[in-house]
Amino acid sequence: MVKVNCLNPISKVGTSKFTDNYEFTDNFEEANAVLVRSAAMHDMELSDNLLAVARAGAGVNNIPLDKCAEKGVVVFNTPGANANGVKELVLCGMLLASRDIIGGNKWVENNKEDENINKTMEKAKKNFAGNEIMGKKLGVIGLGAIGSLIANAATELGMEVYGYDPFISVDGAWRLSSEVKHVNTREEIYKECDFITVHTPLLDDTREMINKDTIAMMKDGVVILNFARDLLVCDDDMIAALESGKVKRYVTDFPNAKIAKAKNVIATPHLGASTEESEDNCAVMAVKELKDFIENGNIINSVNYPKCDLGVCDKVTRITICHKNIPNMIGQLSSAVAAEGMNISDMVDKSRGDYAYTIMDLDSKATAELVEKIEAIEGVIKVRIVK
Ligand SMILES: NC(=O)c1ccc[n+]([C@@H]2O[C@H](COP(=O)([O-])OP(=O)(O)OC[C@H]3O[C@@H](n4cnc5c(N)ncnc54)[C@H](O)[C@@H]3O)[C@@H](O)[C@H]2O)c1
Ligand SMILES: O=C(O)[C@H](O)COP(=O)(O)O
Repeated sequence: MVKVNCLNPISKVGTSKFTDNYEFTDNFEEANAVLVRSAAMHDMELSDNLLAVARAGAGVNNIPLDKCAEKGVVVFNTPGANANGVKELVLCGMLLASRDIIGGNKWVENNKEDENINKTMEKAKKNFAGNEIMGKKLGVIGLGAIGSLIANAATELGMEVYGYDPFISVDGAWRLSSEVKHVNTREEIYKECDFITVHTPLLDDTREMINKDTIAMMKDGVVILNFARDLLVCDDDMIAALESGKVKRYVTDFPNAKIAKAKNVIATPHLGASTEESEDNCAVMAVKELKDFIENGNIINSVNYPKCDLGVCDKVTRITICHKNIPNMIGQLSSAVAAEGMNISDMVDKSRGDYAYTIMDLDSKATAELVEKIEAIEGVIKVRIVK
């Protein structure tokens, strides 16, 4: 029985796809597979039972990817599965920043007992007038699953869109509307745009990319949207820019104690992916990835191990090996198999950074001796008999 632990509530549309060979446990230590959303895993002890973690979502900064890789724990995420949910909220954020919809709505709430509200509102409404987004310039930093959807949608709304992503994937580039102006530096976005939205992962080189120096390059009255991660923006610098009016509005899905009370902030409580559709999509994709890994040893959409897929095993045995990406590993693995008098009928080995992964299909049943031999090879991290 494969034991699955959910560290966050995960949509039943996904979890119901587990078959009778799987059972849920509340005990992280005994789990073979973990499903997680934003729960912080950095301080958690990883037991030897753990084979895989699937993040039902995009951002993996809550998961210790290297620590997992060192223990042979494969971490997955669900690229694009919640992108539309975030796109819609970002479009909403742009509109909320352009027109005082929130102020107007509060006014109605405060005056709801006024019998003549239908008349008094006609005088009050001048206080909530705003601007339209059509014709304005939007800069999108990070043109992945979310950024590209926003860029395309904004062109449809009549905005002039600038996109920046030095690492854009081929698929990402194909997805992008030809209306989007591709720029080669973030500075062009900072200088030109009325709205700037960030959609990169939180990495060393993106941490606090919005700070006093970059804000200084921007237009007066710029609107900044952050639906990616709080630490992409320097809080103190943002608060100063909001105070001075340099930044007209900061729309964020990641408020903290400082930002929540700052002037001209429009904040939501990390709601980007909190739609029924996104939660279902992420859960279904995460469970599919876990099942394919547990049942076939295949790795698809991992963020710490390479993509490695040998389909469904139709041979007698399948063994998988998580190992260090070092010379002569394949030679040693095949020698170990040969020494046991066995034949490899199919094999794939892929590497990613310091780590690599091998799937081997054999014509005869794997023995405990073979597993021991492979485990003894220097650089081998985890050996698993899948079939
Ligand atoms: N608010 C929410 O609920 C919510 C939901 C989903 C994702 N997110 C956040 O949004 C981020 C993006 O999600 P996604 O699904 O679009 O991911 P993605 O991996 O599809 O896209 C990220 C893009 O950022 C680009 N990038 C990386 N470093 C960059 C840099 N220095 N400058 C410019 N571009 C850079 C990558 O090339 C990639 O195209 C996630 O990492 C996550 O932190 C938030
Ligand atoms: O990175 C993500 O996918 C989002 O931040 C969503 O996080 P959540 O699943 O905790 O809502």
